[in-house]
Formats: sequence, structure tokens, C-alpha cells
Amino acid sequence: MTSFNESAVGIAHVYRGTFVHSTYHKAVEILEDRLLGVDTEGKIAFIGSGKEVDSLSQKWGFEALAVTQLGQHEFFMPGMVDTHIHASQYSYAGTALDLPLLQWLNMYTFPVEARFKDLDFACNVYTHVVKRTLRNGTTTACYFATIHTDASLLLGQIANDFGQRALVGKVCMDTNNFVPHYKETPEESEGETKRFIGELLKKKYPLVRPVVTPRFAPSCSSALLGHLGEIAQNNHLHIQSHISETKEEVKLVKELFPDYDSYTDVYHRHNLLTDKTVMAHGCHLTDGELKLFRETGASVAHCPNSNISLCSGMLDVRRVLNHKVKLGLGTDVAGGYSPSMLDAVRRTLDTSKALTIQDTQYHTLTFEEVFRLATLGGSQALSLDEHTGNFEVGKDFDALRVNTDAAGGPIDLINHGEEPKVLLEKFLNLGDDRNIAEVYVAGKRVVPFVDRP
Ligand SMILES: Nc1nc2[nH]cnc2c(=O)[nH]1
Ligand SMILES: [Zn+2]
Repeated sequence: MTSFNESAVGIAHVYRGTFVHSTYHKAVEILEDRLLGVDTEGKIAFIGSGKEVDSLSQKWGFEALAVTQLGQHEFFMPGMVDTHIHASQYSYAGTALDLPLLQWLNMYTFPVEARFKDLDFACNVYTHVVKRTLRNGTTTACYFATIHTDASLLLGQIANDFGQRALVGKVCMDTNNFVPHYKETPEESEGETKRFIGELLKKKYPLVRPVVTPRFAPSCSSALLGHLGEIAQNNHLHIQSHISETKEEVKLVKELFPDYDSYTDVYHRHNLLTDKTVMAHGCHLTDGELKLFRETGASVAHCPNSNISLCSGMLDVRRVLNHKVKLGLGTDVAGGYSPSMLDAVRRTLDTSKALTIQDTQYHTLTFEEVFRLATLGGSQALSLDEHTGNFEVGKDFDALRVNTDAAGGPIDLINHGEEPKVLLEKFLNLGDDRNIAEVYVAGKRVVPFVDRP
């Protein structure tokens, strides 16, 4: 039930139509002809039957005529959660996919990221990535920025200005043999991380939080990892990094950290594995490492476009879920070339089917399961599911108004009276931003963009 005082918080909007979401027990739950009320704080105040419009309008004090009615081929679904995206790498998305990870970082990534010292350059790229992801239905994004504190703060400001829910990480790295000007000393990295966290929190952006961001073990000394673990622990902060993306990287970590049992153990012994940690990729994690994820509550960001584009590996999502490790989806721009979570959904299904081609006994993921990973699963992976991820009374209204029959859109031949589940499947497989008529974050309509072009 609602936790707030009903008389103190009014109803701001009421929507009537089909709502499609996931619950902890059901991958897809279809709620037909429902009325959903959003209060003035952007939270879901009630969900009732459309037939009860008169009694609900009396109880909650809204005009029955003020209800927004969805069209026949429309539905609301929860906003999607991108659990891993490099905002800074959006500048070269769609290119540079011809090298394996470690060479790719040296050749393309580090030289580009070094440019974010220039705040004008940063502002342009960050504005584009926030707008593009919002327009594609990403209501929550967990961002890597670069090592530059002021540019990272700017990313937080831009996410706030456009109304996106975001975790923003100033990247930390004190090891870089290939592009030596793109690194910090351990003292700089520690000090600038503290400044970043302090200044971002001081802004009191309602939906933007800092996340402690060691790039990955090969870019960080043990001293730096230790400092970052301590900062996260002392301030109860989120943590993000990369793990076991490629076999070559796992081998390198073994050489760099010979006294540790595994790659996961490196992070664990620096206090970087907590229930607010999200680690990208994890393609080559062992059962023992997944057990450590489960025990600590750390989660995996599955980035299938990137895993295929850089030939890194194919994560066995079913195995991760069987270990009861939390898992969300990530675009991993620009290792992944698409900023759209719909692409992440499709690539997740493709990878699962590729694993099925290799082993016909494999338990292929269903589109319903992948829908959950893109929404509720992502919010769980980021430990934000108290606030977002599905349509539960008391949660923030983070939602996409999907119109499968949008004029000029990519979906043809929708039958009259088509089942909502079929509309969802068509949208996930064929849809794009033309089908996302509106995007809401914490009750506020953030797409279409109003004040800005
Ligand atoms: N895909 C990817 N993997 C990484 N590992 C360390 N840094 C990165 C990065 O920027 N992208
Ligand atoms: Zn990444």
C-alpha cells in the first residue's frame, strides 16, 4: 500500500489503457484496461480497474475527464535500464570495431577519452548521448565518463537537465602504458574522486548519483583499488567496473595480481564487491567467482553487442541467473555500437540463440525473460528496484508510452485487437524510437523534448 499521506500528496496525472511490466514472479504481466494514477511527486499512487473510474476519481480527487486514454495499439511499459554505457565513447560509436579489447582501448578509446579535458567537446558529446538514450527509452543509465572531474560533473548536470535517472562515474586509472597522458597518479585519482562525489552530491540533483569507477584491474594499482574501495564503503556508494570480458584480459590480471585467487578476488579483497556493485561483461567468470558475486550481492551488466563486436566472448546468461546473481543489460557504447536498449534486448536473444546452436540442449532465453532483464532486472542490478523497474504502487513512474502503430514507423500489418503480448514482442523485435511516443521519468514527461530542440 501507499506509504505517504494521501491527503498531503495530490494526483498529477491519470492514465487509462494497457500496462505491460515484469514482477519478481512473472517475466511479463499484462494489465489490461487499468487506471494508473501518478502523484505530484512522480510516484505511482494507485493502479485500479478502468471500470472503477468513477469511484477512483472520487477517492483520489481527480476529474474523470482529465484521464489520458491510450490508443488501441498503445501500451505503457517500464523505462529501460542501461546498466553499462560509456557516455564519452558515444563520439565514435559505430566505428572502430576491428580490434580486440586491449588493443582497441589503446588505439581508439584512450586517445578519444583524453579529449574530454575540453569542456566544450564534452558538453556536445554528453548532450547528444543523454538525448539519444532518453529518446530510445533509457530512463536510467549507469554511465562511465572519463578521468576528468569537471567534465564528469557536466555529464551529471546534463542528465539532470534532461530528466534522466543516472549513476555517473568519474573514471579512475593510474596505469596506462600506451597513452601515458591519459592517466592519473593514485593521489590525484583518490582526491579527484572525492571532489567529484562531494560536488555532485552538493548539487542535490534528485535522480543523479555518483558511482565509484575504477576502470578495470589492469588500469589500476592495488593502492588505487584500495582507496576506491574505502571511499565507496565510507559513503555507501555504488561501484562499477569491468571484469573477465576477454580471455587475454583474464590472463593479464593473473600476471598483474599473482597473489589473488581470481579476477573477482582482486576486486573482492579491495572491498569493491558489494550489493551496490555492477561489473560489466563477466563472459569468462568461473563458477567459484559467480558464487562470490552471489554472496556479496554484486551484479553483472550483460553487454552482448560489445561482446560480439569486439569478439570478446558470449556470456551464458542462463548460467549467471542459475547462480542467482543479479543481471541487467548494457549497451557498452562504444564497444557496443548501438546506444539503444532495444538493440541490447535483440543481441541478448541472438547470443542466447547462438549458444543454443552450439548446444541444442541449451535453455534459450525467452523474449519475456529478456524484457524483464531490460527493465526490472536492470533496476535490481543497480540496486534501484525500490524506486524503479516496474509498475508498483509507491515506485516512481518511469515509463514508455509505446505506440506500435506509429505513423511512418517500422511496424506494419498490426491486426485489429491484437493481443498486448504480441504488440510487446513486435515492439521489442521490430520497434525503434518512432514507436516511443513519450518517455516519463519520476512522473515527468521528458520525451518529446520541450524546451530544447
Ligand atoms: N568494453 C570495454 N571494456 C573495457 N575494459 C576497460 N575499459 C573498457 C572500456 O572502455 N570498454
Ligand atoms: Zn565498458
